[in-house]
Amino acid sequence: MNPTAISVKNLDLYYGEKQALKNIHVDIDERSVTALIGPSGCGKSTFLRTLNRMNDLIPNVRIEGQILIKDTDIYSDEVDVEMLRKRVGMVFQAPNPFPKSIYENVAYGPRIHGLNDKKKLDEIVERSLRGAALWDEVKDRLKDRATGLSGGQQQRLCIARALAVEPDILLMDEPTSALDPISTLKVEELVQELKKNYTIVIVTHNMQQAARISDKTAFFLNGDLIEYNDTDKLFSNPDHQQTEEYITGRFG
Ligand SMILES: Nc1ncnc2c1ncn2[C@@H]1O[C@H](COP(=O)(O)OP(=O)(O)OP(=O)(O)O)[C@@H](O)[C@H]1O
Repeated sequence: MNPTAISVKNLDLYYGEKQALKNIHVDIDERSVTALIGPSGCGKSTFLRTLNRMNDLIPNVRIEGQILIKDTDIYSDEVDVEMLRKRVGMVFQAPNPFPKSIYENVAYGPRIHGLNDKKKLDEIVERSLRGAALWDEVKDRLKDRATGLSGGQQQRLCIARALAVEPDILLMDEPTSALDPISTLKVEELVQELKKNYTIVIVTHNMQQAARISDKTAFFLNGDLIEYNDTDKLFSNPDHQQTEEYITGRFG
C-alpha cells in the first residue's frame, strides 16, 4: 500500500450560507490516481480546489477542518500559498495556454520562481514536455505560439507547464472534457504514466474514464462524500445504495 499523500479530516466548506462540502474525511494515496465523481453541483470541483487553496480566491468562502500534506496543515497561517501551489499543481477543463511560445509556456513557472539560467530552463522545458508526452511533437517548433497547437496538444502543454515547477501532486479538473476521443486517450495514457511519479486527483464526469484510469474513486452527492473505495470495487460492488444508483444511471 502506498503512503498517504493527502489527509483530509472533518472538512466543511461554505459559500456564504450554503454548505458545499460536509464533513469530508479522506486519505489519498501517494503515486496513485484518485477520481472524484458525482452529479453536477455535488462539490467535486470545490473539493479539488481545497487541496491547493484555490478557493481562497473566491469571496465569502469559509473552510473548517484540516487538510494535511506531508504532515503540514495547508490551511495554517504559516503556509506559503505560492509554495503550496508549486507543490500541488493544477490542470483545468479547457486548455488555457498563455498567448506565448510553447517554450515560454513551460519556462514561465520556473522563471517566476527566480530561475533565469538559459541552459537550466532548456533542460526543464525538455524534461517537462517529455513528461507530458509532447516533446516529439513540438521539439522543432518550440518558438511557435502555443495557441497554434491542437486542443489535445494544448492540454498536454498545460500538463507540461504544471510539471515544470516539480510538483508532488497534480489536480485535474475534467481535463479531457473539451478534447476529442484520440486526445482524450492520450491524456488518459499520460495520467497512467504520470502516476509513477505524482499523486493525481482528477474530477471527471465520465464514469468509464474513472473506471479506466483511477485506483480509487470518491463519489460525492450534495456535498457529502458517500463512498470512497477501490475503483474496481466501487464500480462492481459498491458499499452504498446511492453509489449503486448513480453508477447504474438511476440519477445524475
Ligand atoms: N463560487 C461559488 N460561489 C457560490 N457557490 C458556488 C461557487 N462555486 C460552486 N458553488 C456551489 O457549490 C456547489 C458545488 O459546486 P461544484 O462546482 O464544486 O460542483 P461540481 O460537482 O464540481 O459540479 P460540476 O460537475 O457541474 O462541475 C454547487 O451548489 C455550486 O452551485
